[in-house]
Amino acid sequence: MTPHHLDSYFKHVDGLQDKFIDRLREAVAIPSISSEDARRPDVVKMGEWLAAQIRALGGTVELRPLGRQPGREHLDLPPCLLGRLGDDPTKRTILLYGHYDVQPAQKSDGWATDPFTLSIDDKGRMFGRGSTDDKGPVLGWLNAIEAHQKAGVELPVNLLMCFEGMEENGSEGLDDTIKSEAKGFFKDADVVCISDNYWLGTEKPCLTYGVRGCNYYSVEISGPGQDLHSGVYGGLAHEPMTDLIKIMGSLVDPDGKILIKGIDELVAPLTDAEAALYPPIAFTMQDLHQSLGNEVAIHGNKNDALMHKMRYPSLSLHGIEGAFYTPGAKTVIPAKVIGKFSVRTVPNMEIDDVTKLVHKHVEEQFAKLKSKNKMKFNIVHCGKWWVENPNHWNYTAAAKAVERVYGVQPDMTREGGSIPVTLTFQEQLGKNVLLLPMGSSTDAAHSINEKLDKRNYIEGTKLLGAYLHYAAGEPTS
Ligand SMILES: C[C@H](N)C(=O)N[C@@H](Cc1c[nH]cn1)C(=O)O
Ligand SMILES: [Zn+2]
Ligand SMILES: [Zn+2]
Repeated sequence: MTPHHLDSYFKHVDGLQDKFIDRLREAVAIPSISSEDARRPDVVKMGEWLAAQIRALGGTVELRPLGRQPGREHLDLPPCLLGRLGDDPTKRTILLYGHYDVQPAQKSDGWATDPFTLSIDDKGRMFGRGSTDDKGPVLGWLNAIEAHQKAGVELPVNLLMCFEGMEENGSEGLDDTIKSEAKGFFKDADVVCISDNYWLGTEKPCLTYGVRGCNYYSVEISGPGQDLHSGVYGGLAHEPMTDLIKIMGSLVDPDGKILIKGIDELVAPLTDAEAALYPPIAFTMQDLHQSLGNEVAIHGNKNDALMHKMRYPSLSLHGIEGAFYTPGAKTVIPAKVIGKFSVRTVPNMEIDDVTKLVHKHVEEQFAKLKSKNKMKFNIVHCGKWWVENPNHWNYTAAAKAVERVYGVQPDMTREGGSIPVTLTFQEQLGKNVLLLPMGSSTDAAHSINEKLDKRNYIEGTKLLGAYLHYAAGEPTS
């Protein structure tokens, strides 16, 4: 590979950008929300659309059924897309992972534009659900393949692809496929590359060598046989919502401190060597405030903020099913409410140890209430944290690609979010896993007005393609 070849590839990426944006527009228009039963056909449609795109680029694709969704047996899990492009035994093989499902979104949540219509403003911000998480990055790989083909530049590696449709729901069903195919479909993979997280700020790219885990729970409180009139029955009955609010309020304090006994003891102590990793990272409190959308940071300095994102656990309260939440003043006592919360876990927290402590805490808190209602504690899904060795050629290749495209050395980060399969790939395939993000800290993944900047999409496509060349091990002077 000569610089000339990469230059030609880059030029074709620039020339094809309108087509690449149209590709993203088509993808965003399919509301592939994995957590909503009614949207399951759209998730399947999205997998089929992606398969057709890959086949049109010359790849072979299988949409592998994953069976019924555990606990919701009336639903089929969306298929896992297993794709391949290239079969040259003299080339390295890179396994790409991404997801084609998205978080829920409704215009009424507060979106400025329709979430499933890609809307581009005069700053080049491309708004739409899934634009940054994770449709833009997944399409970045397809764009890279297409720009190579149009430039007449041979792909320097074989590609394996694993794109799933349940990532936003704990990657249900995927672990078994990875285990059973570790010596089958995945056997040729030399390394794994995933583009599904974000830079720390808006200017400097990063390589990511860890994610936090996510243990997701629900607490169901029920009692009255039906919803009640609060004037007629208020003060006469134990109210499920009152019980639930007490329990939810006992989990975490407003400073983010987890109030469950024993959790802190599970966290790996901070060593001097690790503490020294945070100060050199290019990140400011201003970056944080910009991505938060307001000055609501808990921690007053950059290093504490970084550590609480990357290496300490957190507990977040997500919502209450069954609660009265629409505008107006309905005087109802809800008969059954389900509170949802999750713990982001870090080394050395084991899934089952955390669950035992959380369950015990919830039972104790409920017992203290002496309520006549019923309480049910449920595990919704759990995925463990992952940390990788960044001193591997996979990371060196990505760092060179960042330098080539962006002219800077990337920061080395750990992601606060979770990608459950990172650990499964590492353990089952025994291969190095790299996270190579495309989007920036202001993209608002999972939030209203999610976006991907045109610059990140197009330069990110260049980055993914350049990474393949450096990962191929070719001379790159
Ligand atoms: C970082 C990645 N793009 C992402 O958003 N992951 C989700 C995955 C998830 C959902 N439930 C549990 N894990 C996340 O971190 O919330
Ligand atoms: Zn994602
Ligand atoms: Zn996500």
